[in-house]
Amino acid sequence: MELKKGLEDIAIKETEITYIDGNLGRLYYRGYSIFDLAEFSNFEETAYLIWFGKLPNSRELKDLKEKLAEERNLPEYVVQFIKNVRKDANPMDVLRTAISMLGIEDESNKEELWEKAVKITSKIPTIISFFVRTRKNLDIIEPDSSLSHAENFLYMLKGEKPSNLESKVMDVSLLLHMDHEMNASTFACLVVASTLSDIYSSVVAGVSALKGPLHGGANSEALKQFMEIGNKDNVEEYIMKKLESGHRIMGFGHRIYKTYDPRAKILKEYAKMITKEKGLYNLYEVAEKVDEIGSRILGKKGIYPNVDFYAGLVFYSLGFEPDLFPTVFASSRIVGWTAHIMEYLKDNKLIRPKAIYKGEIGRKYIGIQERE
Ligand SMILES: CC(=O)SCCNC(=O)CCNC(=O)[C@H](O)C(C)(C)COP(=O)(O)OP(=O)(O)OC[C@H]1O[C@@H](n2cnc3c(N)ncnc32)[C@H](O)[C@@H]1OP(=O)(O)O
Ligand SMILES: O=C([O-])CC(=O)C(=O)O
Repeated sequence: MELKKGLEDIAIKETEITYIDGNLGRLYYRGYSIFDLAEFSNFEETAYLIWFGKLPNSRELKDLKEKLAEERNLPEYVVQFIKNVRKDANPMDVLRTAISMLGIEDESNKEELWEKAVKITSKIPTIISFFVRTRKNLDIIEPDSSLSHAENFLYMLKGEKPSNLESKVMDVSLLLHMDHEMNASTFACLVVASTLSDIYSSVVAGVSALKGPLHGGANSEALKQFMEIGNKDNVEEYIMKKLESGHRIMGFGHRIYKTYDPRAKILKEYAKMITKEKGLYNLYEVAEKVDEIGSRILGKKGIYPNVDFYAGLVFYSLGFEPDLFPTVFASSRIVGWTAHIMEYLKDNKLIRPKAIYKGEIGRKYIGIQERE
C-alpha cells in the first residue's frame, strides 16, 4: 500500500462546486471565474451560487437576502455564553462553542440542510461581533436587517455604518474566502458528515481545522510578520534570517497553487486601497516588499503568496484585531463547508482511510510486577 502523507493528490469526491487550476492560478465557483465574481457579484449572490449551483434570479436573490437578514439574532443562551466567557478567550474557540450550542438547541428535523446552512451563516457575524464588543466592555449592537451581510457585520463590530469602500472591501473579501475545494477544514467537515452526524457537528470540525496556523490562522500570522518587520527597508534581512533558520514565510505556499493565488492578486489591490484610506499604507508597503522578495526566492520552488497573505492586512484595515481574522474567514467559508456537506451526502460513503502499520506484532504480555 502506498503512503500518501497529508492525503496529497488523493481525491475523495467528485464536485461541481469549485475548480482550481493550481498551475495557471485560476479559481472557479460553479464554473464562474473568481475574477468575474469579485468584480460583479456580492456575498449573497455568490452564496446562492455555491449552495444551489446557479446564479439566482431577482426573486431568488431577494428571498435569500431576506432569510439571511432574518436569522441574524442569537438565542439568549448563546448571548449569555458570549457575555460570560473569559475575555481573553481565543475567538475561534468562542465561535466553535457558540455553533455547538446552537446545534444542541436546534431540534428541528423539519428544516432542510440548506436552511440550517443559511441559519448558521447568518449568525456567525453576530457571534463574532457580540464577543468583540463584550470583551471591550462595549454594548452589543443588534443586527440591522436593512444592511447587507457584509455591511451588517462591520456595523455590529463598530457601531457605525461602513463607508462604500469598507462595504465593498468586506464583501469582496468574504466572497473570495467562500470555498476552496478539498482544503483541510472542508475535509474535516466531510469526515464528520460522512458518519451521518449532524450539520452543526460537521461545521464545528471545520472551525477547529481552520483555526490552525497552516490553514486559516495564517492570515493573522502574516500580519504579525509585517508588523514585526515594521519598515520596508528591513524586509530583505528579515526574510533571509527567517528562511536560513528554517522558518516559513506565513501567507506563502499552497498545496494546490504552484503560482500566485488568484485571490491574493485581487486582495492585493483592495489592500492597497483600504490601507491608504486607513493610514496603514506603511504596512502595505512592507507586505508588497515581502511579496516581491519572497516570490523571487521561493517562487523557484512554486511558493507564492496565498489568500492569507493580504487578507490579514485587509481585515485589520476594516477594524478586526488579528486574533479575529480566522473567524472572519470562517464567516465566509461556512458557505463552502455546508455546500460540500450537502453535495457529499447525496452520495455518502463513510470516510475511513488506512494507516500503514509499522509496529511489532505478537508481543508477549508481561505482568506489571515483572516490568522494568
Ligand atoms: C487558506 C490557506 O490555508 S492557505 C495556506 C495558509 N498557510 C500558510 O500560509 C502557512 C505557510 N505555508 C505552509 O506552511 C505551506 O506552504 C502549506 C502548509 C500551506 C502547504 O504546504 P505543503 O503542500 O504541505 O508543502 P510542505 O509543507 O511539505 O512544503 C514543501 C516545501 O516548501 C517549503 N515551504 C512551504 N511553504 C513555505 C513557506 N511559507 N515559507 C518557506 N518555505 C515553505 C517547505 O519548507 C518545504 O521545503 P523542503 O521541500 O525543502 O522541505
Ligand atoms: O485549499 C487549501 O488547501 C487552502 C486554501 O487556500 C483555502 O482553504 O482557502
